[in-house]
Amino acid sequence: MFKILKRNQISAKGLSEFPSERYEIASEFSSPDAMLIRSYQLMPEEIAPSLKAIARAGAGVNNIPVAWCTEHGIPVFNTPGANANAVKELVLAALVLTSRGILKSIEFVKGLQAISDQKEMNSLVEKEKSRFAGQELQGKVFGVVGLGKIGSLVADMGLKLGMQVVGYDPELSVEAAWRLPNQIQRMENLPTLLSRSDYVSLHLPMLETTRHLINISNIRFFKNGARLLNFSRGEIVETSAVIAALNEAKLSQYATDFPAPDLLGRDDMVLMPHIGASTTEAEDLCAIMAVKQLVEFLEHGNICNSVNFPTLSLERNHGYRIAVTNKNIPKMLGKMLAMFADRNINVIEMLNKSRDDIAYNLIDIETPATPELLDALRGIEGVMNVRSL
Ligand SMILES: NC(=O)c1ccc[n+]([C@@H]2O[C@H](COP(=O)([O-])OP(=O)(O)OC[C@H]3O[C@@H](n4cnc5c(N)ncnc54)[C@H](O)[C@@H]3O)[C@@H](O)[C@H]2O)c1
Ligand SMILES: O=C(O)[C@H](O)COP(=O)(O)O
Repeated sequence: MFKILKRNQISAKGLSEFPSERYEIASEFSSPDAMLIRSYQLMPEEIAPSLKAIARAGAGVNNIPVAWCTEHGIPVFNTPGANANAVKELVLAALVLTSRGILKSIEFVKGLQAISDQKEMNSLVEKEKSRFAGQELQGKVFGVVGLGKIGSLVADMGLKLGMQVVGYDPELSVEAAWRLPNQIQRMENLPTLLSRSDYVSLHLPMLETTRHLINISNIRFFKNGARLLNFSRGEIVETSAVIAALNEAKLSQYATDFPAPDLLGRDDMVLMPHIGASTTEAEDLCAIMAVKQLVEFLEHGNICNSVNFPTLSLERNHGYRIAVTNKNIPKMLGKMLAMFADRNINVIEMLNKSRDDIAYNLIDIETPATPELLDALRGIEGVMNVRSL
């Protein structure tokens, strides 16, 4: 039985994708085979030596010690795009909430409970409504920073709302570029995007290079009265810079899914408790994708949507499979193949792929792998782990 250690609330629909005859799922295991998590802050010291993989049912992996996992030969998976629509729809809400006095107007109406006369209520409503007036999205410039799975949907939504969309993504993949509508104008740098936009929405991962991407030095590039939306990660925006910009009316509103103590209690903030991916559809989709990827890896060694391992898939036709992870250094393949040759073992098919410091191999052989062969492979310097599947 494979033991899956679960953290966070994971959709039951997703968990049901684990074949129940071969998988046990629990929130405590002494020797788990894999972990399935969402935003749980995972520390290296919690990772058991038995762990073979970690799947994040979601996009952001900044809660996982990915570099540590790579050093220890553990692939980390995520589920690109599975919650993108959910975030896009919440960004739509934030665009509207930062444009119109909706939240304050709802509070105002809630405060009218003492009035029982309809005429009196009508007259008060008509007298006060001008306090909650706002602006429309149509015709405004919408700057989208990060044009991946979420940013591309958000940018497309902006176009459909009649906005003029500008985008900035210095790391844009070719595949992501193909998905973008051609009406999106690409900006050469962040200051240009900030200076052109009435609304700016951030859709990029939290990395050391993106921490405080919006900071005290570049916040001056925003248009006066612009709105900033952050549904990526709190650390991407320097809180003190946003507060200063709001105080000086440089920014008129800040909407974020990542509240911080300093942000509370202001009318120019729309704060939400990290609910971007909290829809039934996104939770199901993320969990289903994460579980399928784990099953493929645990049972067949195939890798899809890993953030630190190469993508690799070998059809399972016949023979016996061995999966080997090794350091990406010279002569490894030769040393491994010599182990098979020395034992007269026929290799039917094999795939080898590397990514940065890691190389990963799937080797299908004609006869069952003996414990002696597996130990010999493990004994090669630079081999990180060996599994017989
Ligand atoms: N609020 C939520 O609940 C919620 C839900 C899902 C994702 N997220 C956050 O959104 C992020 C993006 O998710 P995604 O699915 O679109 O990921 P993605 O990987 O598909 O897209 C991220 C994009 O950011 C770009 N990028 C990287 N560095 C950049 C930089 N310095 N400037 C501009 N662009 C840069 C990348 O090239 C990529 O195109 C996640 O990493 C996560 O932190 C939040
Ligand atoms: O990166 C993500 O996918 C989101 O931040 C969602 O996080 P959650 O799974 O904890 O809701």
